[in-house]
Amino acid sequence: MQQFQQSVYKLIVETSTNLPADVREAIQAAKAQEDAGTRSALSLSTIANNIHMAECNVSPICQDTGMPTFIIHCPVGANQIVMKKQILAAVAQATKDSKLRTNSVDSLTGANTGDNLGPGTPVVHFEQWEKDDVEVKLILKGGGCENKNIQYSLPMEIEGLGKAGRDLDGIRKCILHSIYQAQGQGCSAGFIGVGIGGDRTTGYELAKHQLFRHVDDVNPIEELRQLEDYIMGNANSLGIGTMGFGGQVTLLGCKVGVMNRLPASFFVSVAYNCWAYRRQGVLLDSNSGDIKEWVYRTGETVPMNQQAEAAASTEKAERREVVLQTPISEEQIRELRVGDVVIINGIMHTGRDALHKYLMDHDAPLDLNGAAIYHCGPVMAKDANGEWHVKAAGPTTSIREEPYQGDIIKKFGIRAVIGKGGMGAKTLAALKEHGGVYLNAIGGAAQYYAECFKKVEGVDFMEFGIPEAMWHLQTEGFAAIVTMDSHGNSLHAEVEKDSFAKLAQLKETVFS
Ligand SMILES: O=C(O)C[C@H](O)C(=O)O
Ligand code: SF4
Repeated sequence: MQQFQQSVYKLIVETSTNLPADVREAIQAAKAQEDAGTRSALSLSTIANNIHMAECNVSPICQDTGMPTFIIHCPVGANQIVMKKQILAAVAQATKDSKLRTNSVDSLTGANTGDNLGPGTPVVHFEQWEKDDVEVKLILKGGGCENKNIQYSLPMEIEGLGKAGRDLDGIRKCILHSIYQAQGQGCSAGFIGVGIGGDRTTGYELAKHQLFRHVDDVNPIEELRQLEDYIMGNANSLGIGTMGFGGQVTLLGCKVGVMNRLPASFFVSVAYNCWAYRRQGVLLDSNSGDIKEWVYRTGETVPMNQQAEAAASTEKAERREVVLQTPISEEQIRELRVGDVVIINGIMHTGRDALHKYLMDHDAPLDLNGAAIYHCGPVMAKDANGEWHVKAAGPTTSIREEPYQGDIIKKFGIRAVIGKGGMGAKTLAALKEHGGVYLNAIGGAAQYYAECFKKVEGVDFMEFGIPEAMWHLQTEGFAAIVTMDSHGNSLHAEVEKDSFAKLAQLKETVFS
């Protein structure tokens, strides 16, 4: 198996940079369903464009390259110890080459290992099979959508849907609720894998395994086929839309699996995957380790570029665009309203979990009056001259900063907070009081945004690790949508309220 390590490396690069054909087709179908000119349609063109850029640049589709999870099937006698070592080496190499972000963090100290290796990372599962070849499958599922996974324990009362019993209709309610509770925070429109039964651990595992199914396959179990069809036919009525902007398409795929349970337990586990549904696999010759075939049709058979260009040109005319240069004044902010598209030029600072916690009781390393803070943990690369370059830089889920954001806006005079998924009431009140705005960027569009960062002016807090450091970035043409303004309006609050009302309409029993 001389080529095994190299083949795993190729698999990692392909998975991170080239979205497979079945996922692309689902995104194209969503694009066709959305009304032209809406925020969701605009976001889907940016997403399509980003998929195309990632393929061309051979760079991560999304900066969060997730928890690398490998499932290996090998013939009896294959040396799993050697294979595991080579998988770890391939992961470290792909990280060094900026195909994966440094994503392995010590849970007690916060230290980033820098090579994606550490206790529990990556995840590697082996299973023997009776074939001669070796199959290696990989999923790169990011943290934002992982945070939206949810597990239900039946029977229970589900908000909006009432009693959910230990039957198919109870399961139906769990699944609908799981989509509702994710809102746009897991970068909708998403794909869900559902595991019925098992214990808490195997239930989630089963759910995640469903994400390895092909988007267009048909469930061999008749009840589950009906359930999947029902969910696909009804989830979009929630109106959450791309990134939670409201729209026709909220769900791109639903796959349900079942296993036995204990008499006392009845779990329904849901693994929520963002649109950046990165999973691929290879079949390897077990003598040479060479790739014989890809498990999922590779991306280039479904080009994304024409779609993106055509859509962008029709939509441009229909939205109000405001160009802002940092530092931004209160007056400029007060003019903005939910729905406006803002283009930012000038310096932008990244900051996420570690920085927000730090700033609560420390000074900032530089003047943040009028500043734009970007919730982002980029993939960065240093060139031979020691200069940093942004390789992938989409937004991260902002709600995690809710406990801090309002105070920090006021303490430092920040005017624009950029992220995704929206923020809560405390931040909304601070935006109103101080004169600030929340801008929703398109989650996962890491290549699209990386191109807006023309120069890295500096970095603070490298001790937090690359994703958590505060990067100071010279920015040109960074586009995002105002979803929370300084007048107390929040698109997120509205969509959540509307989708809850729509969820409640699906209360009636369907499977009896
Ligand atoms: O960690 C990130 O960069 C993003 C994360 O996957 C998120 O969706 O919040
Ligand atoms: S930022 Fe969005 S697209 Fe990227 S991993 Fe997180 S949820 Fe997925």
